[in-house]
Amino acid sequence: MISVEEARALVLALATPPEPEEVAVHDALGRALLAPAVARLTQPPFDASAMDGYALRSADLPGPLPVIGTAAAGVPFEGETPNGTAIRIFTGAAVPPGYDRVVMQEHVTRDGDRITVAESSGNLNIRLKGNDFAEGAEFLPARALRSSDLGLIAAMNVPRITVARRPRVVVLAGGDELVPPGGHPGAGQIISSNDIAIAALAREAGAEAAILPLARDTEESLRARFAEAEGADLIVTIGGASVGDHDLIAKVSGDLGMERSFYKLAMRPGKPLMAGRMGPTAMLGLPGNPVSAIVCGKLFMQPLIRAMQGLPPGDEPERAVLARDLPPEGDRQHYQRARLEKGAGLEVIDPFTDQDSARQWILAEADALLVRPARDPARKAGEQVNFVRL
Ligand SMILES: Nc1nc2c(c(=O)[nH]1)N[C@H]1C(S)=C(S)[C@@H](COP(=O)(O)OP(=O)(O)OC[C@H]3O[C@@H](n4cnc5c(N)ncnc54)[C@H](O)[C@@H]3O)O[C@H]1N2
Ligand code: MOO
Repeated sequence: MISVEEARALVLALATPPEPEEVAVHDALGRALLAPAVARLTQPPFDASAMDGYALRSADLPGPLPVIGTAAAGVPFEGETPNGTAIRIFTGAAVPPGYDRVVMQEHVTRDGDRITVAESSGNLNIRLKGNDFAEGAEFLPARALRSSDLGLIAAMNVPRITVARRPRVVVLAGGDELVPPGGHPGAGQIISSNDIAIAALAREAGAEAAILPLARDTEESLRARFAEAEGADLIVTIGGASVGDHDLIAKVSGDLGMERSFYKLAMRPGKPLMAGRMGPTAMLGLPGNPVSAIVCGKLFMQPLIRAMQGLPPGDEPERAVLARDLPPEGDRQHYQRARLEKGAGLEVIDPFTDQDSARQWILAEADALLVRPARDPARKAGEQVNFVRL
């Protein structure tokens, strides 16, 4: 069986180059910029007051000084600014040439049209022209766009940007035991939940995700569903990946011409994961156990979806301190559901004692996946370990 690292490289190799599309900046949250946003103006476009108060010359402190006019945001003062004068000014207003300081109104006493400065700090309270960014500045972060990025791009006076088209992901879950949420499970049946979680993980990574109707445990049913997925960038199957008589995904995808990158890896949970390509469509076959499917979705599907948008794969491991002693690990890299707590320095990580890959409630209570390499020796409380944040 190949290692998690080898499998991850093979999965990332399935990514085709991102395709550009133009969108309005207000629709670009979470999208991947493909071409830099180029500032169409300098910000601030003029020296701007950072406070409500009075603009004046430092050399004229402390006054008294006559107040010869007013500047408000959007309404500049157009007159002359002789030595020994001040103007009333408000936050965001242009500071007229000549004045080099704004004194907060709280530090000024005013008597009619004259002010005297009672106290002036070292702060000039002027935002110099261009101190945020200059016209022509290029913004191209190597991550999905955050809300603050949208504000920045808008401030650059760039209304439309070029982002990666959202990868189209189709989620195909199946099994005779499954009925959709809200349904009425018969004898031996359960609710299908993995498709919901996997589609949500796909969307979280920037994809457009569709869930196909549940397939039955027959080759015909699976073939029909695969046909419905045509045109997708990525098809993600769930379940039927193992060795049981009803585990048909490997057989059916193989019959349909899937070029397999790998099938099975030294990972727990997630051993029966498969990956490959069916013509232009990448394929991931996730195991059916809910925690296995979700862990594989996070560790393999999300990085693949990000790579399809030209983004870094993400989920770099972090370090934490073990809360308890752990026995030696088996021959698969183990991703243990764990809780994180504040520590003196690094966070403290405490894995749950029950790591059954069907227990979704424990996954919901987990903050992290503690990463135990294959054949890791026994570990003592206080040792440092790797984890992936959930
Ligand atoms: N003889 C062996 N048996 C199993 C092995 C093995 O190596 N030898 N591996 C085990 C491991 S590890 C895993 S993981 C599972 C993976 O099995 P499949 O991918 O074939 O998944 P299924 O058998 O279809 O389902 C497993 C389990 O998950 C439930 N399930 C499936 N789909 C959904 C869904 N959409 N929503 C909620 N729950 C779902 C299903 O009912 C089963 O309980 O195989 C082990 N067996
Ligand atoms: O690997 Mo299975 O994925 O252990 O539950």
